[in-house]
Amino acid sequence: MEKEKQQVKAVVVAGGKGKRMGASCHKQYIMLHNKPVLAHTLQVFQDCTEIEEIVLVVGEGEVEFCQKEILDKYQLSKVARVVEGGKERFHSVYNGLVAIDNCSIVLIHDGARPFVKEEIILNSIMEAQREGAVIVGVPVKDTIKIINDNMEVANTPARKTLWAIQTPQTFRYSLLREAYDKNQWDESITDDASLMEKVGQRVKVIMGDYENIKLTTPDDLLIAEKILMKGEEN
Ligand SMILES: Nc1ccn([C@@H]2O[C@H](COP(=O)(O)OP(=O)(O)OP(=O)(O)O)[C@@H](O)[C@H]2O)c(=O)n1
Ligand SMILES: C[C@](O)(CO)[C@H](O)COP(=O)(O)O
Repeated sequence: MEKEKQQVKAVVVAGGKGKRMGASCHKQYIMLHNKPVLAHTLQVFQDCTEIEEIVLVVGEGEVEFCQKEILDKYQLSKVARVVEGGKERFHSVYNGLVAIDNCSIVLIHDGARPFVKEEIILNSIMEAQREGAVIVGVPVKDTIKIINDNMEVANTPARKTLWAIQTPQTFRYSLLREAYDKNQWDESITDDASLMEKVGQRVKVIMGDYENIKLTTPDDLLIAEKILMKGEEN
């Protein structure tokens, strides 16, 4: 018997202010090769056949602007709803989650990560169907130290246990919604997996991609240019 096709939706969060980038506009609207960062990000999800629908979360008062300047202009027809975010990332994710009517698997992705590859999205969906909660990451290359308030080394965790975590973070919708509904949000929750960990849910990590960077500070824009140029040469 043919396996029933699971409904897979994505929440792309782009409701941040990009303070560390310090640009004249929010970083998700910076132009990279004549196209806003957010349009690059959404295009990957638009092109992925497994993604049925996208909910886009934007900053306060940005819904109309995004509809016109991003969705209409770049024909991103899979974006079914655009909602406003909140003060912290987890508020924005929650607003996106409640805007989804029904689905089995949901991917949460940062609008500021435009270089996510389709292969990573597909692997995440496959693993989330099996495991329930799956995040992508890469092994850290540097030695990481825990530093105290006096800028002295407190300790050095074993590098082989340390991974830099990215998005997408992919979950059975019911599990993630349950975790968010428990309302255990505080400033330690910098990603969706932390919330799942807090409510005792096992989270699986799979290999991400070193190019799937989050545009955070101005030096990331130089790296972004290089990645785009490499893509054009291939
Ligand atoms: N209240 C917030 C904060 C962040 N984000 C989104 O979450 C992603 C990752 O957050 P981050 O890189 O920290 O973005 P900003 O909050 O915009 O950056 P900064 O902390 O430098 O202000 C980004 O796509 C950002 O737009 C969001 O939707 N709502
Ligand atoms: C979700 C995330 O992108 C995973 O690396 C990251 O935790 C977001 O953190 P930030 O504090 O919003 O930069």
